[in-house]
Amino acid sequence: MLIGLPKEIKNHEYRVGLTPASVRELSSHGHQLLVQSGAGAAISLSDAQYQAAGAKLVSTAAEVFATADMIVKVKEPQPDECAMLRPGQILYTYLHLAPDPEQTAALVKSGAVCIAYETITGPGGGLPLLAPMSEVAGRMAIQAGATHLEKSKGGMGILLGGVPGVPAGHVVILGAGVVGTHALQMAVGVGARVTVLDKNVDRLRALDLVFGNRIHTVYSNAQSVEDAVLGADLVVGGVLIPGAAAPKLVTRDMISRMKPGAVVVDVAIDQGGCFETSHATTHAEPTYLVGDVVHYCVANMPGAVARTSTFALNNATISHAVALANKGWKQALRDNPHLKAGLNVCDGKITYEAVARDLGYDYVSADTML
Ligand SMILES: NC(=O)C1=CN([C@@H]2O[C@H](COP(=O)(O)OP(=O)(O)OC[C@H]3O[C@@H](n4cnc5c(N)ncnc54)[C@H](O)[C@@H]3O)[C@@H](O)[C@H]2O)C=CC1
Ligand SMILES: CC(=O)C(=O)O
Ligand SMILES: [Mg+2]
Repeated sequence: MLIGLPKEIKNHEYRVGLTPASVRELSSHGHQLLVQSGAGAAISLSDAQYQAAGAKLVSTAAEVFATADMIVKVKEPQPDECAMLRPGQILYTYLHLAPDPEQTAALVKSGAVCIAYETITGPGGGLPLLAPMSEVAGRMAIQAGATHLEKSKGGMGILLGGVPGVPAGHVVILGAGVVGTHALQMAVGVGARVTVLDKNVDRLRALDLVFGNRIHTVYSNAQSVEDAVLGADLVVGGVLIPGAAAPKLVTRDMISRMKPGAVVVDVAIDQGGCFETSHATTHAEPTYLVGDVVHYCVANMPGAVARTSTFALNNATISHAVALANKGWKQALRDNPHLKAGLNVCDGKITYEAVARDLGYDYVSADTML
């Protein structure tokens, strides 16, 4: 198979879909790799390393899209990239379609076979191709939140860990999944007071076992979310219903009653966000104010630590890339129900139920495409 690797073009996105080691792995299975020159340059993965791993270099994304049987990326295709997709071509990347009707329409129109990293499931449960980026973004959420609590960034001017004689800041984490757990580790690490909410009591039990009385676990409902948010200095949003638009747990009214200078970090923004007041921002302009509350809603947080993130992502994506290339997409999906769960759009149809429901399309099961 001819596999194409374009350079990412989203704002401040420096990750790359395949490392030279991943290119070498695919080459060793007899596949040809077409890499856009400079794809990994921003994180010191040179063209020479890609060539040594077996890739042929081309200078433009257009050349990659025009000939490759499978495109491997990181972020959802931008409008210029959607326009270059062809019927039957495999697109293997994050998509986050439920909050994104324009991208969805473009992928439907393309006729391509679009496999979303974020809905591929794992034999042990969970979402193993989302998990590494959720680990990164969860950890970064506390870093970003702490920075934006500084006065010069619009925050109330507190140090999350406090100092002897002055209380620590209060971090509230919505969702005790991968983002929530990694945010919690960092928040506990800097000495903040931490409250974590989830609807899944087993997730709260797991955190309670590890962190004991250093954290407060709370069952999530409208009342407990409101109580926690109104007392918070920093709120991290990390809830997810796989594939679906994020539930709006924090209303505009709650935001208007938060402490002035409080910060919200809506990690769930790639699925539309869990604060009613959220809209996606970029690393170039990461925050905006709603009243006196700083909103940080960057939809590609791991792009800021692109080298760490690229290696973590490739560890999770390469085995399915090899299966897709070796077997072709139909056989690879027939053989693996977890990979099949990644099929979101195929031959002009929406094949992921939550996406179809949230965006008002007819749902066609992935099985009918095989
Ligand atoms: N902005 C960015 O750069 C990034 C965003 N993300 C996003 O972060 C979000 C979270 O991802 P993960 O932690 O991997 O998901 P996860 O599935 O591990 O955890 C989500 C948690 O939310 C909980 N939840 C669902 N409804 C809830 C409710 N009403 N109240 C409280 N908890 C609720 C679930 O029970 C689950 O424990 C996703 O939207 C993901 O795409 C992930 C990585 C990077
Ligand atoms: C998951 C996601 O949105 C990201 O890594 O950018
Ligand atoms: Mg998007």
